Amino acid sequence: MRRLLIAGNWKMNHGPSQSREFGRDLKAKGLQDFSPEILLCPPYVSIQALRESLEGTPVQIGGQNLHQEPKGAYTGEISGEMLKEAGCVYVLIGHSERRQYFHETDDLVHAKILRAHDAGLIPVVCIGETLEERENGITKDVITRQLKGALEGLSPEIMKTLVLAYEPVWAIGTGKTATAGQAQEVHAMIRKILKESFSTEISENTRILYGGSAKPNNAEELLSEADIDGLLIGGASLKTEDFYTIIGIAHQLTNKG
Ligand SMILES: O=C[C@H](O)COP(=O)(O)O
Repeated sequence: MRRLLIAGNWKMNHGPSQSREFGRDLKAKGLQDFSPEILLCPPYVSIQALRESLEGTPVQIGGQNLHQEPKGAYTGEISGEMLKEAGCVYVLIGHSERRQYFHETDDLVHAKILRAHDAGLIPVVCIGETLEERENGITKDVITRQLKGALEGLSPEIMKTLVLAYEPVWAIGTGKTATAGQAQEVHAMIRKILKESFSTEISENTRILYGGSAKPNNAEELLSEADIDGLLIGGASLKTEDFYTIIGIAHQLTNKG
């Protein structure tokens, strides 16, 4: 049974005071009885404020990135161990903005997954094609390459906890959501690749989130698809009301698998 995961990626938004305010507002709405797993990934400097303001709630905190080494002379970088110590449970890896602006490759994504695991964090590995790639009909090739590059050789132990997020680059922050059907098609393809590369068990148990202009008005349709096990939400996770509404929708739909 795959438990739905509703995750917010705040990207470079919400400093400590705004994060604290968000946390207080969300806590005040009451989250205890919700069935989906809830995750928020704030900027590093806001982790503590958000974590403290959500104390006593089931909301988990994640990092947006980590360095592939455990420590050392890497100015401006953050290690998995530091995220863990700060209270993070998850970490995003290979988000398309990291791939696009910071030239992260599939090999680097693979190294970061290993590092996250060693640091005791659960990786949320992001993959997805660009508009050009989709229009050229190579979505399947791109997804296959990204999956193999990131996951090949990973132990079943890592694969058992790892989460995938399919985020078509053309749908991120553009207001253009992939239709539920388009998303489902790629999610089913990812599950097939997991089965061929690992096992039926891993394919059936791995959670695959959808990300890209997910909002309160399309969450139900997306989450109703058989292979969509949650959402990785950017813009709509910045507003307490929108994020809370989406968690409520996921709660109504419960688990998959
Ligand atoms: O990580 C989140 C995604 O990039 C989606 O962002 P968005 O919901 O603003 O399109």
